Amino acid sequence: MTTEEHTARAMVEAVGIGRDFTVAEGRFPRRVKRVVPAVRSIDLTVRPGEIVACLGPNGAGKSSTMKMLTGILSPTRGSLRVAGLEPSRRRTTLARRIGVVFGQRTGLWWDLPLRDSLELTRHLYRVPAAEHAHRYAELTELLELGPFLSTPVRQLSLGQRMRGDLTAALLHNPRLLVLDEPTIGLDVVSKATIRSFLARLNREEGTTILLTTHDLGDVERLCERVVVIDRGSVAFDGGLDGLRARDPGSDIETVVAGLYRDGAARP
Ligand SMILES: Nc1ncnc2c1ncn2[C@@H]1O[C@H](COP(=O)(O)OP(=O)(O)OP(=O)(O)O)[C@@H](O)[C@H]1O
Repeated sequence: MTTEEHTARAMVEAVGIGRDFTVAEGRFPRRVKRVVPAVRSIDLTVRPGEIVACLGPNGAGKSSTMKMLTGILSPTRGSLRVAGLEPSRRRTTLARRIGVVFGQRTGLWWDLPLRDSLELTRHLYRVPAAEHAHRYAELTELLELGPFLSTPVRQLSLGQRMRGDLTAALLHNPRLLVLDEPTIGLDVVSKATIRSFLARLNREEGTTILLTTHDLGDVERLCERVVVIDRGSVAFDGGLDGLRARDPGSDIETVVAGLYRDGAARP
């Protein structure tokens, strides 16, 4: 399938996806196994060019959902296609079509200078050298990584590392970027750099972005569409305006907190 053909379709098409985990409880010898639904049932369609933020309280199932979308976890139920592929069956091919960053972990090589880590990424994604040189120069400039290219990843600050991870995720020019908490732990300046970079990427290259966050600043500055996940199901899916309209007298934080509290407010 050509790039044009799969960008014409939805980037993400999830229908009723869910994931159960089997956990052992109690003390030996009375340990019993219990099936826990981390994600009950999620319907989500993301169209090319959208920026969608996924919010939800701790343990709601956001990361598990992102792991299903990127092929790290296979769904227990439901049907899922991402960039035209079934993620858990076509993980390697999917990796060449999407970029992924999990904010709590790095995809870079801890002991290598950032430059070498990015060079290794090029080999992993089989990006031709000339294409890589151009993209590498562009991304490292936009993300202000020049002074840190010789620094081992372990010595980078969280903000520098996050910018390095974003560069690694974008070197192969994916049409979809999946970010799990990309601004976690960052200071206001680093957050602003990353937000304006993502907005530009979406505006100028049309990259589709799906991100999870607890930071409503990410939502207000970047996204027109918000999906709230609560206890493994979608509690709200709509525009920022629709979210505000739920309680016009309150700020967005209060509206979102209300959704988490009663989990109720299903559309
Ligand atoms: N490997 C696992 N084994 C058992 N339970 C798990 C596993 N991974 C996640 N869970 C459980 O699934 C539920 C959803 O977790 P998940 O990490 O997807 O939530 P989240 O919305 O990303 O939370 P947070 O905002 O705190 O990162 C939680 O109750 C969690 O304990």
